[in-house]
Amino acid sequence: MASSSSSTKLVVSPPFTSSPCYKSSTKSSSLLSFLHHTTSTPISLKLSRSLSHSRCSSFVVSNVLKTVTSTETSVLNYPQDLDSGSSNPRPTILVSEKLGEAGLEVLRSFGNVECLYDLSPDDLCSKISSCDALIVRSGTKVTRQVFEAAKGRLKVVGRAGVGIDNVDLQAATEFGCLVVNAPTANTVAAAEHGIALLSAMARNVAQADASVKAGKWERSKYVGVSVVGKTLAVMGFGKVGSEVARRAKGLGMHVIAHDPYAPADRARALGVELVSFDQAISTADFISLHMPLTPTTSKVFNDETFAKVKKGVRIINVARGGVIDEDALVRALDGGVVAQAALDVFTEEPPPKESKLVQHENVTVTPHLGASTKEAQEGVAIEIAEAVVGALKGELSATAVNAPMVPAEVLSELSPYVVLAEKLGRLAVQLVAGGSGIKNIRVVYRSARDPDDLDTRLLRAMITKGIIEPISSSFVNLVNADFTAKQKGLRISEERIGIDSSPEFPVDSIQVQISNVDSKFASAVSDSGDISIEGKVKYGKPHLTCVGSFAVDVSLEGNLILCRQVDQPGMIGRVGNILGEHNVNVSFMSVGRTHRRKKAIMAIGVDEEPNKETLQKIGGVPAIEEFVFLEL
Ligand SMILES: NC(=O)C1=CN([C@@H]2O[C@H](COP(=O)(O)OP(=O)(O)OC[C@H]3O[C@@H](n4cnc5c(N)ncnc54)[C@H](O)[C@@H]3O)[C@@H](O)[C@H]2O)C=CC1
Ligand SMILES: O=C(O)C(=O)COP(=O)(O)O
Repeated sequence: MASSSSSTKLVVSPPFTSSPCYKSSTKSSSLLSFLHHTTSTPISLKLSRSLSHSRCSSFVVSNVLKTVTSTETSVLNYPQDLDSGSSNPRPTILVSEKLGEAGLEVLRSFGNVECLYDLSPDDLCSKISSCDALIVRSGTKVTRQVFEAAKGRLKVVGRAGVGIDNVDLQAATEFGCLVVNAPTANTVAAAEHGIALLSAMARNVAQADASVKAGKWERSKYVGVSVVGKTLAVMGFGKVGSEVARRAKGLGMHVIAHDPYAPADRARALGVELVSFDQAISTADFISLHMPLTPTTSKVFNDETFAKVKKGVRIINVARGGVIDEDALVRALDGGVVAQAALDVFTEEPPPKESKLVQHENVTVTPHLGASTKEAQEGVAIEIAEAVVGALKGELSATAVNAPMVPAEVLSELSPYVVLAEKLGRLAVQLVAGGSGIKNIRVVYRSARDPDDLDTRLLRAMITKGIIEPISSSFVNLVNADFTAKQKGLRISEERIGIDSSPEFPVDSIQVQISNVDSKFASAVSDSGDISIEGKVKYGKPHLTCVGSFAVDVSLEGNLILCRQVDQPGMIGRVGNILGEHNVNVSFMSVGRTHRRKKAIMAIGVDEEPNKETLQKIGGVPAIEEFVFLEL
């Protein structure tokens, strides 16, 4: 073993994922099917740049392709999988809100598309169990009930737009359902609408229009305010916010922004100063809202905040109605604290007819039109259709919302280790003797890479999958691995041991240890008292390299027999003969021992599953002290 130079505890990262997989009728599938089926390599990958800087400007995995060379063990089984009955099934895609024709064409070329607009929540729940994908805009609430009603069939929810506050992401993750959105195609439309509302509000365009149409000519009533030289506070300096800022600069406004997560250099590049929340709201003449609706931003504009704004401020909201306490806004408008508001979005959509806010004379409203330009809708439709089709094929989308942001190049080199990780998980759990619950799992990665250069989330998920699936009915994929582990009370801690060797390969070895359990193969228990197995990737293939304290080297293909015996001549021949007599083909064999003529371990890879009689005969060999048969 290489010498160890440092040890770093890895911080357990947030949940991550893969999309569920649409099983294609060909043997070409994706990483995700690869993750759902125990298969062998090779895998090829292509990259896609994440378009959303709010997703850390990271490269994310897209179009992860693979050639399945064997599908020995199918470990993915959605309760109602697509290919039941048909040799060439087409997935059913439900579109519950108006989607551009170009996007529908993309969907129709791949699946059966049903456009059912204005479904009631009950109707959606009834319909969803026959659908593999659902495409929504902001008008459909994809609640926990919808995921429950889907009975495991729903594999992907596509949000044809940005805001995913209408999708219960936690429930989606728990049910292993991928959520994708279309984060970029409507950015300009939303920014343009924000600027349109700002200008219209400042010059009373809507009110004056209504007045003229009512036969009046009230020139002095509708004197507006100029925007040039005024301070605009952009709250949320993301895609839309920065486009609004850019346009406002063009109008001669002084632009400041508040965004706790936005990089200062991006703001600086646009000539925008990032300031604190209080500084933004207390100095601005105009406040434009562009943050997502989250528990933190919910009603962030309330009585308390309105008490801090500059008197006579004007507010534009093209983000989400829920970021404003609407009753507080009415009070602020009535009190003259807020001079005017221009709102495209509301807490409840459509808002109640008698809404004081909507009816307020100083309020300009539009019915959630931010994304509604021909160009944006066409773009969004194509963006979401491609993402959903990709997800149904099993690809990880560049716009996955509850998927891992594992850089594609990282994934590419990790792929053989991903196979190894799942196999080690499967092996380790099969070594546990019944009776004691599994609680603590420790994963040790030996690597020459810098800690920052080793993303282990994918490996952790696959170990989790390998551990959980053989012992439960849970279906584990990359979307729900961390959640499922937590739910089952598994504590998975990770440790990285730095080694002095070439950092060419991401990982030298992966060790899986299960603590405080008895083993059905005592030799798998290391000196520390944990079940411990270690594996490496050799020539692109997963190998088992250590069992307990015994070094072995066996390719992890087919199944495995582990025997502990007294180290003496003739053992390999004897066991090999028994297997041969029963037509069990040995693919690999390796012997590891602690000391000469003392105890040794034989690790035997077998293509077929030996029957009871064969195993009994092996157990009957006098020098064999214990043995176990493990399914990979
Ligand atoms: N009215 C409409 O039709 C449309 C509305 N939208 C909405 O506009 C909003 C922004 O969309 P994008 O710019 O595409 O999203 P984005 O994700 O690119 O930007 C959101 C920004 O808000 C920031 N943020 C998060 N929490 C914050 C907080 N507490 N205070 C200040 N900033 C915070 C984030 O760091 C991020 O930079 C979303 O709510 C989206 O749903 C987007 C498109 C159309
Ligand atoms: O993309 C967003 O966040 C939007 O608010 C657009 O919503 P819509 O697709 O027009 O219902």
